[in-house]
Amino acid sequence: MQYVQRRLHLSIRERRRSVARLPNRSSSPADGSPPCSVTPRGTVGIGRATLGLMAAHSTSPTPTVPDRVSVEAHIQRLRQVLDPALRSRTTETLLLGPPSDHGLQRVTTGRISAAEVRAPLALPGFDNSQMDGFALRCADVPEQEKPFMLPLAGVVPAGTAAPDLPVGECLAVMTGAPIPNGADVVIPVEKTAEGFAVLDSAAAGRKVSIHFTDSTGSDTQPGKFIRRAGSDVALGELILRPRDVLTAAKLALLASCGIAQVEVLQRVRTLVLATGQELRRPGEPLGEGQLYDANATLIRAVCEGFGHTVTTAVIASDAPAEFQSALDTLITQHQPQLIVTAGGISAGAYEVVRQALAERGVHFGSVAQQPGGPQGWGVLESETGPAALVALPGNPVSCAVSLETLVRPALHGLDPVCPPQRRIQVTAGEHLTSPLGVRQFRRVELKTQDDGATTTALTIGGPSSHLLGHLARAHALLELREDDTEVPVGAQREAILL
Ligand SMILES: Nc1nc2c(c(=O)[nH]1)N[C@H]1C(S)=C(S)[C@@H](COP(=O)(O)OP(=O)(O)OC[C@H]3O[C@@H](n4cnc5c(N)ncnc54)[C@H](O)[C@@H]3O)O[C@H]1N2
Ligand code: MOO
Repeated sequence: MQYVQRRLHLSIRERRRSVARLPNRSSSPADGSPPCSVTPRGTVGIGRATLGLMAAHSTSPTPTVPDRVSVEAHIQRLRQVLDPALRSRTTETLLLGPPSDHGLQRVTTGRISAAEVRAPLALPGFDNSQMDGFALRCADVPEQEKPFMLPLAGVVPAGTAAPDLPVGECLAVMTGAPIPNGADVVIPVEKTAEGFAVLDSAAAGRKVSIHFTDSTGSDTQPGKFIRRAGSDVALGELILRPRDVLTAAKLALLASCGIAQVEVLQRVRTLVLATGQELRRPGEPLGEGQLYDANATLIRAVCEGFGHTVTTAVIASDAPAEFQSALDTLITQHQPQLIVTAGGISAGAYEVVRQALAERGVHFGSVAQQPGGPQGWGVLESETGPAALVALPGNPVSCAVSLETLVRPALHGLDPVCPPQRRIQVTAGEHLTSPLGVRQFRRVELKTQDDGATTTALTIGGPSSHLLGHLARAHALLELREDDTEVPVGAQREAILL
């Protein structure tokens, strides 16, 4: 995790002093010292970054909550910004076989195919036995003799070339061994009196016959227990399409066809930025008024579950210029297709993400859901291509809920690797209230009744979006609809499994 915190080292006493000096915002440095680059909350700032921050304050209207859009409408907005960014991914070649000298990485499940693949050989590649047994010609079985007997001409192990079957005789064949030329049926070893015990005698040069115990004639049907060449996959058949998710079975199929390399889409590269000058990284000392960053860890974990390669950074500054410069450096370094920020987007005086990105074409608005009302979305163009920007609210529960209710559905529609939301029907275990016009997601634990048919949802804590401890204990998010002002005990609702 990277950490950007250049403002830092302002003591609490200095902060208190500077709060008292607030009215002097536009004053110039009196001591001729170089301009300080970042303005912390509640301090007098001087210099370029400070002026930028003040300009943002003076030109932007007093923050108001604009009209809220529905959850579904916001998912569509996210798709519009995600689509060009995800499409800009290039492809890479990965290995199916043993590691090569070319330094190629081995392919893993969950990657997305980038090209069409046709079978370069048929599967099975040759007619072979489905059973350990004896191959023979149906026409050699005496019409009236049931059971019957045939002399043994030899043994065919797997991995050898198909021998010719002498007329009137049989050959022992192992599962997967090629069907001898002329044979048209395999009879399993269990259907013989001698079994494979006679193979040693045959190997020693003694003449051996096999007694087939079939008394009905059902064992000697042409083709029985023969796996025909091409019966699974025909030569030239389409075995992989672009955008197919590589499952274990698909990888095994490619390997079966002798394909050593596969062309896949790059993983989505995601840059996660936790913002707010109050943040410290876990493991660091905590000053007064500071708290440990939860969102970088949260978003990383969720986005890795989406199949992304994730880089995280904490930008512990509320100065837009500081944020811009850290963001641009990180974009150049990591070339992300997706940037997820957390915090700094609502109605405060120091909303660093909103102030820094509104002028770069990122939109900010409100979604009719709670937690997770404030949202930002846009595309940042750079030399490295388009990056979708998704700005999430800073409260950790708002952040987590937004990822489940907005980001996951938007990504799932565009990226087959991203797993969909998992929804189940539940019964409200208590009377609940919810604000009109807002879709509320409540943290719940689920109890399945002994009959297994009913799952009851019981809330853990209230709806406030700082209650991360409650979220960590929850099994699901209970969805209360926009018109759900009162939800009686026993009402049926949907819940999103966490
Ligand atoms: N006057 C209004 N105030 C607020 C409104 C509003 O509409 N009018 N919306 C509220 C809602 S709803 C939310 S959600 C938050 C979202 O605010 P921001 O996205 O600007 O987030 P911050 O102010 O930066 O932080 C909110 C809260 O979360 C803590 N935080 C932030 N980042 C982290 C992190 N990485 N790890 C742990 N905790 C974090 C931060 O310290 C704040 O306590 O705004 C409401 N206010
Ligand atoms: O919408 Mo905020 O995300 O409730 O707490």
